[in-house]
Amino acid sequence: MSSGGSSDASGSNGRGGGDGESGANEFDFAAPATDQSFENALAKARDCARLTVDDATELLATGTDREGIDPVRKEAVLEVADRRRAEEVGDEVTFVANLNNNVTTACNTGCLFCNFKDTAHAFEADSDVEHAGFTKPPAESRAVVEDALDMGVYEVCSVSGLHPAFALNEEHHEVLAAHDDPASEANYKPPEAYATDPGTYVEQMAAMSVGGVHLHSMTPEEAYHAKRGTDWAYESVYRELADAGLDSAPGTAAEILVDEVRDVICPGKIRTDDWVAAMEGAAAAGLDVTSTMMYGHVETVAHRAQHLEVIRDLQDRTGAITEFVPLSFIHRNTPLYRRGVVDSGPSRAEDELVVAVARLFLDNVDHVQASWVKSGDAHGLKLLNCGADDFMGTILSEEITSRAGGEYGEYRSFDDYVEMITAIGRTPVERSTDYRTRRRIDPDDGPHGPRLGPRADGTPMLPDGPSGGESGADATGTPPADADD
Ligand SMILES: C[S@@+](CC[C@H](N)C(=O)[O-])C[C@H]1O[C@@H](n2cnc3c(N)ncnc32)[C@H](O)[C@@H]1O
Ligand SMILES: Nc1c(NC[C@H](O)[C@H](O)[C@H](O)CO)[nH]c(=O)[nH]c1=O
Ligand SMILES: N[C@@H](Cc1ccc(O)cc1)C(=O)O
Ligand code: SF4
Repeated sequence: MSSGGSSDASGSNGRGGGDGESGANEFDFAAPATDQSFENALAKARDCARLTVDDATELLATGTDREGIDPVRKEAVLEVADRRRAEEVGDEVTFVANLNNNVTTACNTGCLFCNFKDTAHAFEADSDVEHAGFTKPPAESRAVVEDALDMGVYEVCSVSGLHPAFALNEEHHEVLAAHDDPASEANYKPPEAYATDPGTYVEQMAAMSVGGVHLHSMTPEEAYHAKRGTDWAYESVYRELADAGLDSAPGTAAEILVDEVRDVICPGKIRTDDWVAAMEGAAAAGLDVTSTMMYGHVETVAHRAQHLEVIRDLQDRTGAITEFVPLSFIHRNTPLYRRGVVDSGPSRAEDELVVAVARLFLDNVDHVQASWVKSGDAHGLKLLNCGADDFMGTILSEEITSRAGGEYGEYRSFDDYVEMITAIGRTPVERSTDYRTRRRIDPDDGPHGPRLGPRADGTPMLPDGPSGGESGADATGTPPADADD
């Protein structure tokens, strides 16, 4: 990174510089100097004063006055953030009984950090291109959610590729088909062109919203896709989706909310203003939203600080953000890495500082998530001592991180959660998606299972299954061939 260089901080910025086809990282410069000093910024954080972008830059860089992450200064930032976490939300660590059900991997947007997608052309009925992707028709989505409800799950998180045959509803299909050249003008091809029809977004929402489950879906990028080629407002699109069963929207597709970074890593995606407009539309439609930042690729610490300001401003206006989720960039199988634009993801020190500074800067967002998917168990637990208070969910199935080269599995049981959280001296708490319903878990009262789901009675989710473990398990809980449990 721009402040990288110490062994603790092999660094996200200032890495790369390879000779790949898309060229070297253009943000390959030292941490930009600010008008603030590290010590002042830390003092403001201690005093609970609202931090500026310059303050956040200083804290993320452990001072722009020196190269690399300073381990002593880093510990000071983490300590202030951990204390703030304890004051604001106490010692509880929450998690949710959820399932990822991603509908399709077909996508032509071409984000250079993403290995989740498969080029949509390969999905066409007359294509003989081999691919490992999938499209689930609405009935299949419903069956997956039904099975999960039986296990006690109460949240389904669904994020998908921008399949060219996806439309909001039948009217949207007609508008898209009326273009002179729908494929090039509106990224649209009719469902008949594909081996599997994904149905409409409304049909997918209705299919997944079954049995009282909370449906968390439709990122700003997906909402844009659901209104492309029209002048519909985000609010009306989200209202229609909510009428079909959508309960809240994931704030992914945020990446880094600074357009000069988006121009490099996701030129095909909506710009920052549009992302914010989509989130405001979701909030105006009465939905809760989450917020994310995918960091540790080409951006500088100053970009991270600017991103945090976009989120804080959005929350000041809407109050709709339930949590902030730092998404540590998984580099291994991605075009950014393969083309030599970056040579790693962020260091652990950077992960810790991002969590800590998010806790300190986002004074209006209650919850900061640590991700075992991105970081594994040990480092995920460490992040819970740097300002985070939520440890994600059971998820049962993971495709984004695993396809990018992540190696921490796809499932954590309630027993895993209780063991890990009590091991760091904190209180395990089962939560609803919106955090409003919470159940403290007595560690001595095992075995543990979800109780907040419509069909949950405390039975462990996969009674005979493996723990997710660092070695991983697949969506059905089947251990990998070399697992020993
Ligand atoms: C894969 S997309 C799916 C939803 C939709 N296509 C979109 O872009 O909003 C969801 C999010 O996954 C995250 N993601 C993708 N690839 C990643 C990677 N290699 N490392 C970390 N996060 C990644 C990005 O933040 C992205 O916005
Ligand atoms: N951080 C990751 C998540 N987080 C999503 C949450 O588990 C949950 O859906 C949200 O908190 C709303 O309650 N999900 C992933 O699949 N991968 C992550 O890295
Ligand atoms: N699915 C996203 C993470 C995510 C999903 C939903 C959220 O609300 C927040 C984060 C990923 O793995 O990268
Ligand atoms: S991040 Fe989303 S929009 Fe971008 S390529 Fe991946 S699936 Fe498509």
